[in-house]
Amino acid sequence: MTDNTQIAPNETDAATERDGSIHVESVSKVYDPDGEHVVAVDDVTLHIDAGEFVTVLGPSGCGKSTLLECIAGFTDPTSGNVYVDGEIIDGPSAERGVVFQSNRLLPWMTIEENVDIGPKMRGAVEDGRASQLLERMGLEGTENAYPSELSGGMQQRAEIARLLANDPDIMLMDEPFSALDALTKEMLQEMLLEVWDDDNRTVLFITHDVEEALFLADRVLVMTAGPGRVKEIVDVDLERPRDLSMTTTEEFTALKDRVLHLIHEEAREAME
Ligand SMILES: Nc1ncnc2c1ncn2[C@@H]1O[C@H](COP(=O)(O)OP(=O)(O)OP(=O)(O)O)[C@@H](O)[C@H]1O
Repeated sequence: MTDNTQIAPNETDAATERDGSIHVESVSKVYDPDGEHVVAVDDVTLHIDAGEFVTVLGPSGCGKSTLLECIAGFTDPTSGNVYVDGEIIDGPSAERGVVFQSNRLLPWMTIEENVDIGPKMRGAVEDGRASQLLERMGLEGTENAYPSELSGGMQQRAEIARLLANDPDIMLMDEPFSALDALTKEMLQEMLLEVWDDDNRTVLFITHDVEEALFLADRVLVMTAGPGRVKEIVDVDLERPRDLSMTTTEEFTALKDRVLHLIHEEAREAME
């Protein structure tokens, strides 16, 4: 276990040198619906190096999505700041792509048109680029389909292709695979790791699934039950590249036991 100090970024194929470091400095977020004063995130400080893959686990309602929204720039922290590559953020940006549990594909557009939305807004559509990205996500031939004609897993892959079309340095993923069946989820986890391995983007990935958190991450941030604070940050020193067979190894099982212990401890404390 470590505290929240930084560690070296992944040392996989560094063909593409990218920016994308995230620094969360003493961020708190208080919601005040009808004077209720809900502290969603409480004084979180966290540094993520460019190219690092960090997953976030914690009890329901502990502020994981709120933390991600602060980093995405969708909401302002009540206090504290989020820095990307040393600059305070002041709103959303194409450099920070976001994927949610339910995709935001526009149902009246074809898959290709959906993937091209970002480039089109920037006036930078490249012929064939959407097809390339779709092929990369195993979706060749779906260009002219509409989102409703694709399965849930295919829609999430198209959503990731759409995000990649903006070439963001940072991918913020809020339970992107949690609505999918187990096999589809595993396939997407491996696909995401391949994309990450190739591109060196920074990933912050929220999940409720301990195995998913460990399989993907360089580090796992475990949050406390609300108000959300950093409970512990667990280093995942497992070899890369990874495939799902490693989830049965002793090393993986030991890490899983440690993280489950932290989560159960938190759940018990929250109930007392
Ligand atoms: N826009 C909002 N207005 C008021 N309260 C909010 C708002 N968004 C979140 N909250 C509250 O803040 C707390 C943290 O919510 P958040 O969605 O960030 O948690 P979470 O850990 O992502 O939950 P889950 O795992 O269930 O998705 C909860 O008490 C929630 O009700």
